[in-house]
Amino acid sequence: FLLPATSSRESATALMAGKATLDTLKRVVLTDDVTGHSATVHLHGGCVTSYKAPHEVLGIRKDAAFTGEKPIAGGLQICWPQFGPGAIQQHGFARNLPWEVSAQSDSEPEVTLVLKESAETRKIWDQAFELLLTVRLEGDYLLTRLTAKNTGSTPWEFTSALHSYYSVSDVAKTTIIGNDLAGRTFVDKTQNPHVSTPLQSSEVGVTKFLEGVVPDYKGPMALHDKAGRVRTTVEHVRGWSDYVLWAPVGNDGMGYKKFVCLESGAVSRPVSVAGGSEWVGEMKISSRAG
Ligand SMILES: O=P(O)(O)OC[C@H]1O[C@H](O)[C@H](O)[C@@H](O)[C@@H]1O
Repeated sequence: FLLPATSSRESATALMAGKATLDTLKRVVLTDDVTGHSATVHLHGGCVTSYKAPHEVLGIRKDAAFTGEKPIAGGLQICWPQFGPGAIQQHGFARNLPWEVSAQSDSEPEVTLVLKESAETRKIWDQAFELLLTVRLEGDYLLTRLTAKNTGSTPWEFTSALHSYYSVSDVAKTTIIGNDLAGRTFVDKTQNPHVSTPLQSSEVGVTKFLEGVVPDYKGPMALHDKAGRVRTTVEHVRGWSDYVLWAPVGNDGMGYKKFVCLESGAVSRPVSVAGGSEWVGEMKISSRAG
């Protein structure tokens, strides 16, 4: 779980200022002096690569690269406008392009990044759009808001996920919990063709390669890292309709023992956005000892 080090001067300045700071490695650090929480958002892919509450909540894959040549494999990765597999590149282009800072508060630990249509995106997906990501430290949680704006006049469709990697001490001793998850449909994507089955329990263990979707379920869902004694809760506030579960158990190259993906998704059916309108997906994460 390596993150390029921020210089101590920059992080000290950010901490003292208690606000967003854009550093030389093209990332924004948010800090909250009251809670001691902080978050890092890389402009490459608009990826939230760290949320310290104050323990690190997010996971970074062992094979992640911070070179800008490929998507950062970890944190809250933005899959848009296609979760996939599908017509364009796996998980879409948003996670692999440089975003810009659109708005930054002087007094609040909040930042908004934007990705705008360009000749490059038009080549892949010929649509008019603006994608905004707001990240905010708010009390005991981290809030993210993804806004997909149709800046043209004809409707388009997308699928999306916040491909969220959460750090765990030991995947084998981690469970995924949803209050009323038992009986809900789970689309098991490890089977070919995919198999839809009702979940037997509200607590799902991660004992083997896991890949699937719980469609039309708002949660909240929690990850219970029993070895680390941490419980991380993900709540869908608006927009996100599904949860995607992914844990590549056995893949040492990715460092599978140390993360579980519990992804906020709009993947089970395409979302349609009319010309001039927008879709908003909001989710929040909290993490505490437990
Ligand atoms: O390695 P990536 O392209 O980031 O994808 C990692 C994984 O993401 C998901 O959650 C998909 O369901 C998987 O099929 C995919 O293998």
